Amino acid sequence: MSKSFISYNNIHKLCKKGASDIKQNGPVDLIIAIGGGGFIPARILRTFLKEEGKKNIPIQAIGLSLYEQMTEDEDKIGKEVVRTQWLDFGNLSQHFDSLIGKNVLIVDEVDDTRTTLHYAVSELERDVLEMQQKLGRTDEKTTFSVFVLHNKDKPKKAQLPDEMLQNGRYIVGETVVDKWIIYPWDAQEIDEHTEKAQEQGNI
Ligand SMILES: O=P(O)(O)OC[C@H]1O[C@H](OP(=O)(O)OP(=O)(O)O)[C@H](O)[C@@H]1O
Repeated sequence: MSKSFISYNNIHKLCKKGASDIKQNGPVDLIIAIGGGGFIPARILRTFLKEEGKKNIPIQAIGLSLYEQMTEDEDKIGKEVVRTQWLDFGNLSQHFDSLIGKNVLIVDEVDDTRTTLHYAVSELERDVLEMQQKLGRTDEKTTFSVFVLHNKDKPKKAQLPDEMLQNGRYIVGETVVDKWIIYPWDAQEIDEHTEKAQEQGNI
């Protein structure tokens, strides 16, 4: 599979473009970065989403990793999402006792088979519902949006809620063909990497 090299500049610009779309849905209360690939885009996005005179938007991290797993059909290898880290409101508890009633933005670098995003959204929605029922706050609306730098144009193995897709709450920096994307944080030689990205017009 051919490789597509992405530069830090390219990522910064995709975040800037994404942020203007994200803002159409109102102010974001909390960013949830899916690690590791979502960390750097989440931090850049925060720069563009910050509202004047307001505090920085908090970023929480969740750790999700895809592991290969044999399925019942032994010829096929499925992928299982493993949760390595989850939300911790800790010192934020004064403002964030939970996600209830918040406008939450989930960030990852790439939507490949959509397995990871599906897992993140459905688990977070389940957490919120459980908490709402526990606290008797079922009348408050929590909104989840998703931002990815790249969406690979390919058949997906899992879905996102229709409501999210139809209401402009799935936001993509760029939709790309199904190529192997090489992000700059994986580069051993960043100058060479950036040159290759420039040659491909990914600047
Ligand atoms: O759409 P999907 O098929 O689910 O693939 C996308 C996910 O795969 C990568 O994660 P990975 O588990 O490789 O970990 P990393 O983010 O730590 O590199 C990437 O960061 C996304 O989270």
